[in-house]
Amino acid sequence: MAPTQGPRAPLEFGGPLGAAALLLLLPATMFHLLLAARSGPPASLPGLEALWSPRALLLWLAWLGLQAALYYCRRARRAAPGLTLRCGSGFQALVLTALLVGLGMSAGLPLGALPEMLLPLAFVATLTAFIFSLFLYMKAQVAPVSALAPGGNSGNPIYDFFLGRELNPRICFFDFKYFCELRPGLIGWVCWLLYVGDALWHEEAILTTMDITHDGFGFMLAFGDIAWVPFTYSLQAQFLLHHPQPLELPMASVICLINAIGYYIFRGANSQKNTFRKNPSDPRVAGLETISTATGRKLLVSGWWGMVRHPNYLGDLIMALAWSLPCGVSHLLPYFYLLYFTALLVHREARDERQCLQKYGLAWQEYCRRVPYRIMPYIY
Ligand SMILES: NC(=O)C1=CN([C@@H]2O[C@H](COP(=O)(O)OP(=O)(O)OC[C@H]3O[C@@H](n4cnc5c(N)ncnc54)[C@H](OP(=O)(O)O)[C@@H]3O)[C@@H](O)[C@H]2O)C=CC1
Ligand SMILES: CC(C)CCC[C@@H](C)[C@H]1CC=C2C3=C(CC[C@@]21C)[C@@]1(C)CC[C@H](O)C[C@@H]1CC3
Repeated sequence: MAPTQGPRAPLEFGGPLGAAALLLLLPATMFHLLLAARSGPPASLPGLEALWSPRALLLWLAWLGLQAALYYCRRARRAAPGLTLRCGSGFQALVLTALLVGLGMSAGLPLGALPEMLLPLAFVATLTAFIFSLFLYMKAQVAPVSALAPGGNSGNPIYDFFLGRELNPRICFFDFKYFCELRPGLIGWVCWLLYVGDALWHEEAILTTMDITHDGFGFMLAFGDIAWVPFTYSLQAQFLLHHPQPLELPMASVICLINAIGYYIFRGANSQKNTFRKNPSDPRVAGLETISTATGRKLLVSGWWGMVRHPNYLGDLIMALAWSLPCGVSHLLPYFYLLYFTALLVHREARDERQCLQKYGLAWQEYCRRVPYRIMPYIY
């Protein structure tokens, strides 16, 4: 039995009170947005008959089963130093899923009914997230202390349930966090194909994110991955389904250009850092200026990472704007993603800065002095 307290870190997300509020607020916000996208702000709470559907449950379980099977099969892959993941690649899973869905449709699978099932699907996804997080919480009771995350082991059950106690919970070689972060939710959010395809093509980059290396796996990520991402990140597409908007070619071209600029910055910055972290002598990054740190790792201070301290966030936000613009400017709802994402990235950037200051100390301070802006040059 693991002790209730593992490695300690300062409380985040407003501590136990904040975690309790988010446990209720996140699902409530998701259902509010789903209802508002189809017929405006809901006047009352939906009844159980609108939320519960055995067909939606079956469809959801089939989806999870398919993604788990695609993840489970195939070869052992050396994914990062010291970490071996046995799974089919995420991009292969995306392509196979598309083929299977296409085959299903030509065999008469009524996929046109899917938009009508969004509410009950979101409901079973939320139930799954709660039950799964409970399982993860219990599993952490018997995990060794070395397997616990620094963040989610305060001893307060609500806070720890929300943040997650175990860092990378696995059964045999099935890694729950890695699976959830990239497969059922992300592939379910395929309306932004370029972004989802890009994440799955570069899936190994996920292994160095704070979600995998620092945060435990609890309700926040379980709900975020399997419910929040597919059902709220697709809000613009849901909005357009119920409120079609005219889009002339010149405006469509401007939007495509904004998206292309965002993607260029996002991919350029992420690839530059990933290449540098894998092999600093790679000719594509060898000429960039760096700062040495006491850990032996270096920090880039020129190229994308010399422009602002989070150029990848800037590109991501520009793309988020491009995804909302096709919905016009008559409603605020399609801009929810842009607003939420700005708040998420500002908060995430602050968390990352704290962790980097801890890791790199004086070298990080020097980096902040040389590159004073965080996300947006001359503004923030
Ligand atoms: N759509 C969504 O909901 C979300 C999307 N994202 C996207 O995912 C991607 C990954 O984001 P995220 O994991 O937050 O963070 P980053 O990819 O920005 O990684 C931050 C880490 O990079 C390293 N680093 C920072 N500065 C430098 C530098 N100058 N030189 C070299 N290494 C540096 C540090 O780690 P170390 O030194 O240990 O390598 C730091 O901890 C981003 O593109 C982001 O926009 C993220 C969250 C949500
Ligand atoms: C519900 C809460 C408010 C917060 C939940 C956060 C999660 C939805 C996100 C945390 C980090 C994420 C990342 C991605 C998707 C969203 C979550 C899971 C990506 C996989 C998106 C594609 C990028 O290329 C990589 C991202 C890594 C982090």
